[in-house]
Amino acid sequence: MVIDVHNLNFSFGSGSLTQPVLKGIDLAIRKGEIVLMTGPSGSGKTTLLTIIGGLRQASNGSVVILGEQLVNSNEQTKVKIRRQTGYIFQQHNLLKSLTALQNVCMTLELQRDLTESERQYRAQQMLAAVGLEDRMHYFPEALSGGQRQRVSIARALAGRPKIILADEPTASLDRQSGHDAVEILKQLAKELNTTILLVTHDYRILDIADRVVELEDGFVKAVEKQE
Ligand SMILES: Nc1ncnc2c1ncn2[C@@H]1O[C@H](COP(=O)(O)OP(=O)(O)OP(=O)(O)O)[C@@H](O)[C@H]1O
Repeated sequence: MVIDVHNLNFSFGSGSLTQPVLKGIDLAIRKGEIVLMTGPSGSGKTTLLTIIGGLRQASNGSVVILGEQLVNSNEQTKVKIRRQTGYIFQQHNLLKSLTALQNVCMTLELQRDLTESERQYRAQQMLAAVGLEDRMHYFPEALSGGQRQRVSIARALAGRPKIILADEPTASLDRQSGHDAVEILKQLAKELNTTILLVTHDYRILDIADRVVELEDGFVKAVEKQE
């Protein structure tokens, strides 16, 4: 298992203000699997995603990611997981002052084993793979919403992460651009054998999933197998 969560409880606040958000979550995801997580607003989806991505500390239950226990882990362990994870958010979070190519190259700077020209080449390849060969030198402002989200997909995958965590990646896109963006994400992830956990309210993209998990009020309510 790439992601193995067992009996995870998580609360915000303390004392009389304690608000339990995750209540005994069990979730196991295999290598290369694409899992979509849905559920009502406030059900804890983003909280779970940030714990799995090593962005939030959990102190209860078990969260084993790529063989590392994140519950009560030290910063070093969380950094190790973050380095092997690509993140895609609802807003693309691209830097305005950098071109598409520079935005993708920037994330590769963490990979010290690559030379500058290898980084450039890798970033160009990823942008071509998401269909943006002719937009590499454009600044984010000159791109459409769908194109920007494709840049952020290229950026998330360029470092060849083992896991992609995506939080509502199609929320700001129209139906067609949203579907196109996740379809590209799916194809590239399958080629690279990357595991994807994607939070969405967008029922139009459920068809890209190997499996759909539904969270309700802090519980995993249903696990639906796709054909
Ligand atoms: N930093 C925080 N401090 C306190 N409470 C928080 C914090 N972040 C989230 N919460 C609360 O935790 C609950 C779960 O939030 P979370 O963002 O995980 O839900 P979600 O399922 O992702 O919702 P949405 O679909 O609206 O994004 C909500 O009730 C929210 O108010």
